[in-house]
Amino acid sequence: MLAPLFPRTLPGSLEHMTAMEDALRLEKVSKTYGDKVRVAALDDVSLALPYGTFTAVMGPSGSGKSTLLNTASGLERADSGRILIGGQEFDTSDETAATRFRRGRVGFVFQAFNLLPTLTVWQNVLLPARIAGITVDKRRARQVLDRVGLSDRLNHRPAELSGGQQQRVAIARAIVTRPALLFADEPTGALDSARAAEVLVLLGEAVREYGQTVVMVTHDPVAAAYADRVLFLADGRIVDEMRAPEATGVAARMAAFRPGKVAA
Ligand SMILES: Nc1ncnc2c1ncn2[C@@H]1O[C@H](COP(=O)(O)OP(=O)(O)OP(=O)(O)O)[C@@H](O)[C@H]1O
Repeated sequence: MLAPLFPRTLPGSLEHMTAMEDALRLEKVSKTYGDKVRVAALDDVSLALPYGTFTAVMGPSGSGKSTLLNTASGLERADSGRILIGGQEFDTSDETAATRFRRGRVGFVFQAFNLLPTLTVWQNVLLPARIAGITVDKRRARQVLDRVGLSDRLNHRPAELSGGQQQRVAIARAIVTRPALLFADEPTGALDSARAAEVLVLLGEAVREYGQTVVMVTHDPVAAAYADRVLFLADGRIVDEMRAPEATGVAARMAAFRPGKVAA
């Protein structure tokens, strides 16, 4: 049985306590790559993201942003520390159990689009819901596809679309099932600024109207300004954060990471 997005439980009950948990919690998570030359991609990272929040993750290239997303979502195993989604720790050593745990709860918009080449746009968007046994509101699916500018491409296959269009299919696919937690790695990287703005508004609506929790890696200060909070990573650690961010402030903070600059 799938856990509902917003569990309706009696105050004080165990289920209610669980419902009050953060959407995502990392406790002292570390991840190192390599044998001879060891790189601490994540170094003792702790964070808590409440339900219904939109968080951007920024930092210089190689600072650990993608590793943070991959580890938090259980796509990669942490070396140490705990990861809790909706208050539940999940076992990343058991791939089948981890996939079952994520299904319906966690959505992804990653740089590799992972669209199925033999399926149409419409079928690709509805597939995760089918697999998870969730009934999709077809009207909403059409609305989302309309918002990402793909309503005239429903019967196209991925090979017949541009990179940016494929990215938008991946975004629509991640949003229609309304997972409680949505991980997005550079979701606007392949889009022009007008399309990028539409996608960011869509992500913002997912948070504010549907209570979804979004964690988005981005290099773009303008994109980060759509979030409620920006976390800044450097050398695998969270070194700073900004609430109610504005693009100019975010750009200035990022500039402080450049060699020769002293971090503020
Ligand atoms: N599979 C891997 N094997 C070895 N090292 C890796 C692997 N993945 C990442 N790393 C290293 O871990 C560090 C963090 O990488 P990560 O991809 O998380 O950074 P990032 O902040 O997302 O970078 P970018 O902005 O360039 O995408 C880097 O030093 C990278 O070289």
